[in-house]
Amino acid sequence: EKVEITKEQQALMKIITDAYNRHQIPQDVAKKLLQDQYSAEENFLLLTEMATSQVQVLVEFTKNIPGFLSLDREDQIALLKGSAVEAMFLRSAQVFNRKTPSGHTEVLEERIRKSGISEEFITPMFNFYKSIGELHMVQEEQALLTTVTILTPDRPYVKDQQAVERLQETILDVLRKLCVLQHPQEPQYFARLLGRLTELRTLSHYHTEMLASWRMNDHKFTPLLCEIWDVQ
Ligand SMILES: CC(C)c1onc(-c2c(Cl)cccc2Cl)c1COc1ccc2cc(-c3cccc(C(=O)O)c3)sc2c1
Repeated sequence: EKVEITKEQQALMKIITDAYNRHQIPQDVAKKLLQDQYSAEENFLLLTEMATSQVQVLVEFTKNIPGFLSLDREDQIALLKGSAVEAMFLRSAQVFNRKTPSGHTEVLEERIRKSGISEEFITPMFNFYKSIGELHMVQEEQALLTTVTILTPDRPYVKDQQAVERLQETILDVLRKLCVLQHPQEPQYFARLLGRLTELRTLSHYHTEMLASWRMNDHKFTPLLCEIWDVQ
């Protein structure tokens, strides 16, 4: 049957995509990736700064998701804490696959590979980046997929899962229609997109171990990262 995005779905998609594009890491912060020290220490410090800035950007973006601020306040926090790592994997994946002339892609890869992360996590991480690149998502799909990730009802400590589920289903419906309209020759594209969410959960578990091994080597995080990742 003919798939069509309604007027209100169009408006919802515009609000979310505009917010996603508006809230980016400040250029002067992102540019630090290009400076020329490449020690494991320096790379870790730079990535910590990037992640901290990214969390701030993520919090601002989330406030623009229609309905999010109407959720229970503690549930809002639980959703942010539960999705931060996954949202940042999606964000850094988009940076990798942007292939911007600014050269962030190469230096970001270099710094991640040499920041004290063990090989067992590096391989699945870069496989994920590659699989995201192969999807060739349009920016609306990137924005909606990040929103679906944030609005995951079964995060730890979420009390009113029903309320989150209702919001997530609204976004999933728009994303499903968008995928059909953007990729008519690939009917299973939406399913492939959702498959990435499963991969994100696995990466999130790996990330917990990455944090533990960094801490074992006495690496320090910022207060914001400690709060959102429940460390220190
Ligand atoms: C604490 C730190 C060592 C850390 O621990 N785990 C991870 C992580 C790693 Cl490795 C990989 C995936 C996810 C996480 Cl969470 C990190 C670094 O996380 C980040 C998070 C977001 C971004 C956005 C960037 C970026 C660059 C240029 C441009 C832009 C842009 O948005 O324009 C964004 S870099 C960057 C680094």
